[in-house]
Amino acid sequence: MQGQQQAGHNPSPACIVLDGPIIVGAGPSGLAVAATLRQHSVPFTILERSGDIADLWTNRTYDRLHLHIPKGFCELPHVGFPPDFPTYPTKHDFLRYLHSYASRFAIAPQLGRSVTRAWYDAPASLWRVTTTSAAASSAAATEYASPWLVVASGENAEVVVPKVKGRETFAGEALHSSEYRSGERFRGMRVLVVGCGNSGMEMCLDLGEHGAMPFMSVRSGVHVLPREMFGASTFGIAMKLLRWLPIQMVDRFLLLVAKMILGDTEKYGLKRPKLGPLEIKNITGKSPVLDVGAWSLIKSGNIKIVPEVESFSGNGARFVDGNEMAFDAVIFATGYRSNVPSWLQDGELFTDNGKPRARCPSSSSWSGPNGLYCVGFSGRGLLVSGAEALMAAADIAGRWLQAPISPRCCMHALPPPPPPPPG
Ligand SMILES: Cc1cc2nc3c(=O)[nH]c(=O)nc-3n(C[C@H](O)[C@H](O)[C@H](O)COP(=O)(O)OP(=O)(O)OC[C@H]3O[C@@H](n4cnc5c(N)ncnc54)[C@H](O)[C@@H]3O)c2cc1C
Ligand SMILES: NC(=O)C1=CN([C@@H]2O[C@H](COP(=O)(O)OP(=O)(O)OC[C@H]3O[C@@H](n4cnc5c(N)ncnc54)[C@H](OP(=O)(O)O)[C@@H]3O)[C@@H](O)[C@H]2O)C=CC1
Ligand SMILES: O=C(O)C(=O)Cc1c[nH]c2ccccc12
Repeated sequence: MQGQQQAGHNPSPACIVLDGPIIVGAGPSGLAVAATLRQHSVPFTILERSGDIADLWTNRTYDRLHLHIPKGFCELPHVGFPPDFPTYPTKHDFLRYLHSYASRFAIAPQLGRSVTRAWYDAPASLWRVTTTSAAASSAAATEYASPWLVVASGENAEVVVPKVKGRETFAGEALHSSEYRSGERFRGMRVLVVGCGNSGMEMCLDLGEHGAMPFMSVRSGVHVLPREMFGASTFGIAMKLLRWLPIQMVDRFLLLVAKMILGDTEKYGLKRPKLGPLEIKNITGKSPVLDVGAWSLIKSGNIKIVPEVESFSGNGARFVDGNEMAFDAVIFATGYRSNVPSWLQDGELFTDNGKPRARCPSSSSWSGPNGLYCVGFSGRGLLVSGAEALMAAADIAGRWLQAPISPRCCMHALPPPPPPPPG
């Protein structure tokens, strides 16, 4: 494939020095970087741990998922959604779009390649990236090297499941929201959903609609907003108002209208955070819930709000208020984290819990330290990831044009890596 580097057939251990950047992850962010590099005629290699592109959307989301902000805010650079897509495309629509995007830009990632380590080899001025392969035939580690490394492995790479006392003693089924597909098989069951983010809320709705009895455990509360107000998307209205008004004022407006439409959510056990919905998203990354129907089931009592779980027992849970209840199943809708700290030996760009310290590479420039870039960690959705991809790819293209090197296979040509740091 023209411009797309292939790993070639190298006996292991091998180190393949690449002419263009290495991109970790073939989700929307990685694809957007690749498409833009393609437009700049810069070759690239994408390393993707799963067997296909967009693993989150393909394998780790529930059936009824739609984009919950309008399609115009979720398009990747260069190609819009087809005009016949609904305002809130389904996950299947979105996946169709991503596959056609990948083929349009001839993006063929190295699939089944999980990045386990990346470090900067200063004497060689190269990022050295170790991958393991899921395929039994190529179980050996392969090493890739490039002057540029783009981290696009996502904010949702690993699941977060809290260590609650007695969790392993619970006899019913326990799963994370990424493993939930539909409420179908929970019909007639008492299901505890831990967490009240967008996943927890929509799973409760789905369970309720499939004849299960959903209970939603709430720890610190959340902002619930109607997905639409005055016939337009709440998100779109907020983005327009932000052009003219300070964020606190937009938040006050959103909360006023939310109260008019939904009533007082606190009366039903959903405490609102002190910071407003947009401000808290900006500062902490905590997403407001854009309601797609759960709220009316909460009001009608078909979804019951319960407090934070204190411990689990064989047949149920004890809550922090001392009450105990029996459940048939527990779903942890407790969110995600990135996995970058487990493989990127950098220490500068990311905190230990996997969030970038500042906009990557820095607040003033897209020239990362030593050619390191990260895309898709803003906590502000697909549109911002796309904008980051444009900037990162343009920056890399400028550097690539100045210092092209030819791809070569360098078995043992580079010195062996230093041992990983203790711990
Ligand atoms: C249920 C759900 C719904 C969402 N809905 C929206 C929405 O409507 N609008 C919106 O803007 N955002 C939404 N988001 C946010 C989501 O982050 C983005 O939609 C989008 O998936 C981000 O793309 P990404 O490429 O940055 O990350 P991801 O989609 O997570 O892609 C990262 C890729 O990197 C791969 N990877 C991870 N670690 C490694 C490794 N070590 N080695 C190799 N490959 C690796 C993964 O397998 C994955 O394919 C949603 C998130 C969730 C969980
Ligand atoms: N249709 C769409 O577009 C959808 C979009 N999304 C997006 O995906 C991302 C992830 O969403 P989601 O999966 O809901 O995760 P979130 O991180 O948004 O929510 C996690 C929830 O779990 C709770 N929680 C976490 N740890 C614990 C704990 N130890 N004990 C009790 N409760 C805990 C949190 O409570 P606390 O606040 O107290 O920490 C919070 O209520 C978000 O950006 C979201 O907007 C998700 C679903 C659908
Ligand atoms: O689903 C998410 O959390 C998103 O990333 C989309 C998004 C970005 N900024 C927001 C502000 C309010 C609600 C959703 C989002």
